[in-house]
Amino acid sequence: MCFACGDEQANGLHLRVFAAEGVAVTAQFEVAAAHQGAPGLIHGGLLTLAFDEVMGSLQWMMRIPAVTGRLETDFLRPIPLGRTVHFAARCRGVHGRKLYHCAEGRLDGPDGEPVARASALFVEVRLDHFAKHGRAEEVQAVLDNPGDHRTLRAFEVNP
Ligand SMILES: CCCCCCCCCC(=O)SCCNC(=O)CCNC(=O)[C@H](O)C(C)(C)COP(=O)(O)OP(=O)(O)OC[C@H]1O[C@@H](n2cnc3c(N)ncnc32)[C@H](O)[C@@H]1OP(=O)(O)O
Repeated sequence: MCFACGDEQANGLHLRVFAAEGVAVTAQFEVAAAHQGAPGLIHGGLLTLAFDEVMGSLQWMMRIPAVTGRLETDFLRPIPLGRTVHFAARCRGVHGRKLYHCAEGRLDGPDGEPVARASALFVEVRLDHFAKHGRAEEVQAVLDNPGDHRTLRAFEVNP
């Protein structure tokens, strides 16, 4: 039921994230009418959400459970509805429990015009962070069907 990647969310971003070379991922999403902020343009908060999800996906590759501590977005160009944003994110470094990530978004293709950049600090947590702070029924649903988590499946790659 994740708003950024869940299929069940009618107006969600439906982000698909793929492993890239190194500790890096790529992703894309089509900006729908439901994602509007200013007339005809993406809502900036939803773009930040997309960055949060894409950079957060790196933790699955690193096998380190972590949550967003800080996230900064640079909005470089307006992004019209109906266009596709292509993301690339990578881990810049790890220091203790702190994971430093960066990402960029480009319009309509991986080599398209750069439209946004972001950097984030994720902080490693114990798995009981989610059980302790999350609502019991959603936590139980994940425990009952761990394979349903899309991001976990996204990194099943063939050598
Ligand atoms: C199993 C399924 C998993 C699915 C995960 C999907 C994740 C998707 C991404 C998200 O959106 S997560 C949701 C949004 N984030 C949160 O809800 C996090 C809420 N904040 C917290 O829970 C705590 O503040 C946090 C765990 C981030 C830190 O609290 P702690 O008490 O564990 O750690 P502490 O405060 O001691 O900080 C550890 C280090 O990080 C640093 N730090 C923490 N927050 C910071 C911050 N905001 N800015 C800069 N540094 C920060 C802190 O200074 C320190 O540095 P040092 O090790 O050098 O001393």
